Amino acid sequence: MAIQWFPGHMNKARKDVMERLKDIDVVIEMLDARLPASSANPMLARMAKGKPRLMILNKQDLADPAITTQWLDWYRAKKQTQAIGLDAGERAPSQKLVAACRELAPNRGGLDKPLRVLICGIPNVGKSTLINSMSSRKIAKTGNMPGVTKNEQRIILDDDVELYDTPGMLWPKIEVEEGGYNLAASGAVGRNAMDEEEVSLELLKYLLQHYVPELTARYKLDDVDGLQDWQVLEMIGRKRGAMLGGGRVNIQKAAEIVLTDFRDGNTGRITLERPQEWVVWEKRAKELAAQKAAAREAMMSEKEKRKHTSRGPQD
Ligand SMILES: Nc1nc2c(ncn2[C@@H]2O[C@H](COP(=O)(O)OP(=O)(O)OP(=O)(O)O)[C@@H](O)[C@H]2O)c(=O)[nH]1
Repeated sequence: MAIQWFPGHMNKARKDVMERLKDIDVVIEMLDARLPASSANPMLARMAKGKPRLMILNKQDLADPAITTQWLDWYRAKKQTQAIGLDAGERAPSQKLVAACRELAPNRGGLDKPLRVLICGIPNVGKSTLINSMSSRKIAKTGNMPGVTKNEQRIILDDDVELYDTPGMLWPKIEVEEGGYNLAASGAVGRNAMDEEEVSLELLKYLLQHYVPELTARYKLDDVDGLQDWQVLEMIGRKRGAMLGGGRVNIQKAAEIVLTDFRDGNTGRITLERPQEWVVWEKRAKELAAQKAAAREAMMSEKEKRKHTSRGPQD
């Protein structure tokens, strides 16, 4: 079963963001460096069309540095978008942000026309942490700028650079199955929308493909060559003493261990998607969606035909 997670209020969030975008010079989209593609929001890309965009690959301290470099290059080359890696807790993230934003909108700034930056990102990606780590700077409640709710934050990053928090929440529509699992593994999906055992098995499958040394080191496993994800999950359960009566492994507990370790960075610096992989997954998801749509259409026209035949000729 693929992950389905699409909380409500999306239309309101979309309208709020559209309104806010009118006064914005640069749009920052904050992504999770461990899953840059699935933590992105294609709707935001469409809404912010024409505006300079900066992608922040956050939580880079948890991600595989070599793959973060691949993603940064990919964004710059393929999407022609400025991209930087960041750890939201680092001491002076605003310097990096301001420099990147100024580069993107060189004609803005100055006392009479501040450079206005909007920061967006899915829940749990690290927006609050970033904003808090910049809070030694002046944080002001927004004034009466059109489209800006009074209780939303405006952060003065520099004399003439203002950062605005997203109004509402934008959530990506999960179209790529692997992306859904990656969002779930990262902890961005509500617990009741996922099956932890299934998500941990998908995670282990990926680790077996790309991160065997990290996996074996973390759980002191001797050899996982040729093993399936579920066999490794059982081994982990045994190693960690997650047992039920009768010598059976408590799979739910083992799954939780695997997920928590990944989320906390205990398994190592791991990234769950690579640019080239994502292109393949996305293509397959589109083909699958097209096949489903065609099958649905065929079924509908078959139904129509039957309805028509059962009514008999009209005259
Ligand atoms: N290791 C690491 N953890 C981070 C980083 N940024 C944020 N976190 C952690 O990620 C979790 C979520 O961060 P938040 O700042 O609350 O995320 P948010 O985007 O504001 O989440 P919402 O309030 O749900 O929208 C927290 O436990 C943070 O400590 C980072 O760069 N590195």
